[in-house]
Amino acid sequence: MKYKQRKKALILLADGTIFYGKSIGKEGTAFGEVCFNTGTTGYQEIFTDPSYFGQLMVTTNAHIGNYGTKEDEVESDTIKIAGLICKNFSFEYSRPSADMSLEDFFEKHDTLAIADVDTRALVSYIREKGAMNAVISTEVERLEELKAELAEVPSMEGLELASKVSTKEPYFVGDENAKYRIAALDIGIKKNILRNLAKRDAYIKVFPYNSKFSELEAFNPDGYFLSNGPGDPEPLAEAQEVAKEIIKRNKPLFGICLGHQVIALANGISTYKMHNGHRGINHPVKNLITGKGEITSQNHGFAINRKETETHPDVEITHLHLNDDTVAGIRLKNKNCFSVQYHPEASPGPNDSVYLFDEFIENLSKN
Ligand SMILES: NC(=O)CC[C@H](N)C(=O)O
Repeated sequence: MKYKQRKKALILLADGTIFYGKSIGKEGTAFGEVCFNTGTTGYQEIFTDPSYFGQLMVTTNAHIGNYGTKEDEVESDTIKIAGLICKNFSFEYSRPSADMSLEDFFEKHDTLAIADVDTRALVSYIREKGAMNAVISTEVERLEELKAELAEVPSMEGLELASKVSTKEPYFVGDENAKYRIAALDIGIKKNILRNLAKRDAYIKVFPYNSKFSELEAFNPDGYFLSNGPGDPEPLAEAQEVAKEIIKRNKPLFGICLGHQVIALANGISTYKMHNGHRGINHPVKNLITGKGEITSQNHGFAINRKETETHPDVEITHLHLNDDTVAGIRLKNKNCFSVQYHPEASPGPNDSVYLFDEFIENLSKN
């Protein structure tokens, strides 16, 4: 531990409720929507997942940091969560292959983290009241100002965040001479999705969030991919337009999470903000085509409207979330397009659903 004096810190929720803890190092203030992840492992992948941009993450696992961090276990190049709220923060780590402590990792990425919080009480509270904005701060004496500043933070509903995390310039992943070419729209893409595509003999060109279909098409791809990402899918008009153009031409298309929501919106199915999202690594999903169950990695706060999906003439539900019967996957009838609300690439999480990458690769041959 570098900081002998860990500062008192608070978590102020939008409804005025306050929880207390202590900073782990960096002092200051961070705003965001408070959400919780129930994963017992995989904190580094979670903290660097661009889908979490703008969110204050409460980890329900009692210990965070005990296996340190490792350079190649990131899902993007920086920490993307707005701040961390946890119970026991481990300043020591015991994994021989780790190259940094979590304390140093937060310092390197200049992100606020507070520990010694009664996370069980906090999560019970959010579960009951629903997701809401919050501020975490070591400036505990500025309570009234923090309240006023928090009131100005925009709600996650209606918020476009993909532009904040997307690449500015296109880039390539994989072997140029690979069998398949894939055009991927980066609305917050995780590295492990790219790894999963590249290792299936694909060469991928990754495009900024606001690219036009014609730009993606110019790469002459065998298929298209719409990534995961942060924020509300509804304002992502450009991405929805790209999806419509791909679907119109019946080109192979695969969407994950935010990409799945964009595909639904492109088909006229609405999305809604959930009371609390699904964030963890043990969410049960049923594949309605095979009848098999999958334990999945999930991270979303919005979902697509189930009734509109069921009654849509061109869309079929392929996967259901077994905890609450929300739509977990769809495919378009008579089109080469499917998508899932969860994370088949895992990182972190079980690999039950990686078969979806194989199915997409098979679809590329049907181009
Ligand atoms: N993982 C994701 O792509 C998340 C999608 C979207 N931001 C949501 O919260 O529902």
